[in-house]
Amino acid sequence: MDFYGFTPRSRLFLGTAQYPSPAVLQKSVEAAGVDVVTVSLRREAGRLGGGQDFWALIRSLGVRVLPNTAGCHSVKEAVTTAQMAREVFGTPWIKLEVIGEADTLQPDVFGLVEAARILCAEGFEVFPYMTEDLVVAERLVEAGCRVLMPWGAPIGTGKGLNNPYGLRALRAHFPDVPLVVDAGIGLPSHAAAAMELGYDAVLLNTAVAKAGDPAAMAAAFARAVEAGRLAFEAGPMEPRDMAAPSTPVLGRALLG
Ligand SMILES: CC(=O)[C@@H](O)[C@H](O)COP(=O)(O)O
Repeated sequence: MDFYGFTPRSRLFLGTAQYPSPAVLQKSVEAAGVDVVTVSLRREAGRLGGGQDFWALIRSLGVRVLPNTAGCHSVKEAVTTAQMAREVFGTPWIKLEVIGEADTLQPDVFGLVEAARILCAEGFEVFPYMTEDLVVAERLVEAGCRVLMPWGAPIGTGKGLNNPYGLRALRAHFPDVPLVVDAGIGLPSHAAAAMELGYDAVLLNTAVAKAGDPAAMAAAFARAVEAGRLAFEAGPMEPRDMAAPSTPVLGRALLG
């Protein structure tokens, strides 16, 4: 599995927003053992001092940065933010979010495909935050995306995998495209479930940042992602409707 030529050791990608303090963010990244963190350029650029301390902290983590266009609601905004991110972080990677609806933060898939086409043509390596729609996925691949990131559930809800059927179909349809479940993960068991479906990685933020003990939760997620992957590779049994004794009885016990 590689993401535009980069093979991370950890299949967990972590967001960097909403932590109680920079120190807790740092401890969480270390506890998770992640190689990739995502950073919102718009959110951080708006902070006092242009977020310089924040950038310095992120750089000091020694991990690969996946800048994102969180908070962008139009193609123009997302493209401009991506161009700024490339300047700031010196990376062609961009997690592309074009939000289409305020209540669910659902991606505007039409704008997403348009923005992806523009950015891929400009040499960006695009990680599109999308719904699990197969047709949208096809269009994004045609646009030049070599990674797809369907949502598990709306951002920040912690609901887990809203549509396992759709996620399974996407996996089956794109066996060779790296797939990452992004957003809506609330518990380590949700992350494990995504990995058991054969997803290549999981990206999450709120579930760790808002946990009572973010660093401990980050460690729990790291283990769940590893366990889910291991289970997928081990080849899970097929579920069945009829009971089947797991300890077949040979002969009869002689009583009395
Ligand atoms: C940080 C980031 O990129 C989020 O937009 C992402 O989608 C994670 O969502 P959760 O906060 O629901 O994990």
